[in-house]
Amino acid sequence: MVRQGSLLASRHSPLASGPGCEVSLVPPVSIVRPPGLTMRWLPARCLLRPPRRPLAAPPRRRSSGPGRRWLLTTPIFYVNGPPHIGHLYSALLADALHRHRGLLRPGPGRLATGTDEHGLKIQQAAAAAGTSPPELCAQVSGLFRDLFCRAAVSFTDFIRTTEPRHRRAVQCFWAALQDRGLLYKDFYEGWYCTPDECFLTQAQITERPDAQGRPCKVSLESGHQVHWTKEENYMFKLSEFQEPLQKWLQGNRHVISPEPFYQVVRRWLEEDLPDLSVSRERSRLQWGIPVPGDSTQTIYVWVDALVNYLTVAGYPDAHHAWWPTAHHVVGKDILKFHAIYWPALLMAVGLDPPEQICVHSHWTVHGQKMSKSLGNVVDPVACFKQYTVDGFRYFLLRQGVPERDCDYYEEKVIKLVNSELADALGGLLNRCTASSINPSGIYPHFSESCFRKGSDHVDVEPSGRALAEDYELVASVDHLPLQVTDYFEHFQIYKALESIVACVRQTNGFFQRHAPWKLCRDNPAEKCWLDTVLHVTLECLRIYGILLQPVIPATADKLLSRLAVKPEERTFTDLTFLPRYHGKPSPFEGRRLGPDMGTLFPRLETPGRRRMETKGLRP
Ligand SMILES: Nc1ncnc2c1ncn2[C@@H]1O[C@H](COP(=O)(O)OP(=O)(O)OP(=O)(O)O)[C@@H](O)[C@H]1O
Repeated sequence: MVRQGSLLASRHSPLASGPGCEVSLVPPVSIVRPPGLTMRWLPARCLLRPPRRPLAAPPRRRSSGPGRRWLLTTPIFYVNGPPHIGHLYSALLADALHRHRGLLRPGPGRLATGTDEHGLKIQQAAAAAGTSPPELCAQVSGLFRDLFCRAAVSFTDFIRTTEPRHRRAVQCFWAALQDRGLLYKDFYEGWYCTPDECFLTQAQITERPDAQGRPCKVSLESGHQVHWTKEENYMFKLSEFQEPLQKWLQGNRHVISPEPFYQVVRRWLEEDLPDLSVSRERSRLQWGIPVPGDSTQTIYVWVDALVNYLTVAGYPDAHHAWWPTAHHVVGKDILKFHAIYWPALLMAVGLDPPEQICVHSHWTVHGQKMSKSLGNVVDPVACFKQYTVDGFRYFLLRQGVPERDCDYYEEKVIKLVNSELADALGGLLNRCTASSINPSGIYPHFSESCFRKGSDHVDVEPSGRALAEDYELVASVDHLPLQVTDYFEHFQIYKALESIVACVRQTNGFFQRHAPWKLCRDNPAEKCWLDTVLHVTLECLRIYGILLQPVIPATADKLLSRLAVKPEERTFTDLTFLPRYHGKPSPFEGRRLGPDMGTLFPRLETPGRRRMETKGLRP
């Protein structure tokens, strides 16, 4: 009997660039079930079994609110090569969301990351390197961990799929699927790409000459050779979950963001949803978790990898406090795994799907996805050395737009970071705290008579010195925290940064307009206005410092310390802007500013300029 089934797609997914049109499900390939084959239901030697629940679309849950738990996750990263800036980008997005939530509400919240360590590629890479898979995994996993520590990613959990706790969770998960009758054994036949560990359809392969000039079939996407393969696998009854998945998405628009990716998944679910191959023959894949009770099969690496989120939550014993508070940050290349297979697998074992899936696009090099396999990668550690940790964090989060791919090049980093961090933000702090302009070194007083309260400048008494644009500034900064939070909640961190920068520029305009360096301190009226201009500027900077903590934690700390804002005064409950303007006392007025008068953010130099200077040439 020949059936149609689906396969877990490659790690090299068909998503090339931009959401929407280029995203497609891997079409089905044929499965041959030999006559007389009986399905074997093998007793799983596994452990705890979660309670049975009927297949149904789970209730919709709110993704935010005061005092709610969250379990933010990055993808776990495959250890077939050292990390590049694409991996760092995923981790930074999750880190910024996690930090932002921590400032917004007490939590409790967690941020989990880690490494995906099983599979044929690792088995082969270890053999080629003359080492063992465990040694190779430990080494590369360490590189990811070190990178995230260096990048100030505030992870609370780091999971490795080779850990015993994970093996137990995966085997228990498998047993739960089997108990519910959702797995069956079947024969698969198709083009198999060993390096990519997946079957490919006819449409995904092409013919190219090999090294000897003989024609051979290769994967269109990765270029790796494929072989016609027939093997017996376990299949997951994914097709039974088409309707529950559709219901889950209906009326739950924010579960996948940004919106274009939600639409992509909805379109996928309108197509045929065939069953899924979820194991590989052990004779081909030994470096993986064995199927419980069947020594001939290894659990497919993607099922193994996805269950990591449950392992972190404490599955199978103690996950109830943390599941389903999961918010997954993933690259669009693995959207299908997270938005279709993973929710279906969860529903299958009676668990709710994740609360939210935040999807981002790719960093590209000359239009091509940066990837370990292609080798066109940029080393994040070298970037930290060149642009500083905060400079590079800022660049990736400010420049990366989840809906669109972004081409990476060095000049862009230098230009953006210099203009926004060194000049606009750092320059403003420097100007308003300079001893020439604020010799006493204190947070100056605000004068209501100079800056009269009024929602409209037309109402302002002639004695006030504030201008229409100054009231616009106050309105913008007043509104900024809400705007920033809204952007974060909608996974548009780049827009949050854009609006902060717009306010920083507005503040520079305010400072420039009133030229406090021209005001005379010896004249009481002038001094009153001078102090007010400085007070307003410092208040603006205080708000920017608090809001920037999730993105540039070290620089924000430096800025807030210079403004004498204590660590316990840096949460989002401290975001009341310019309380004196609103007739309330300010805890900062009259406080001595912090002692560190150094540059907030040093200007970066272009490599060309550095080289010329080294040779004694004038740029
Ligand atoms: N170029 C990229 N831009 C943005 N994110 C990326 C990029 N490459 C990888 N990621 C992130 O890392 C996750 C895992 O990627 P993976 O380990 O497959 O990286 P890769 O370099 O594409 O590896 P390979 O070449 O082996 O497929 C992605 O889902 C995504 O979250």
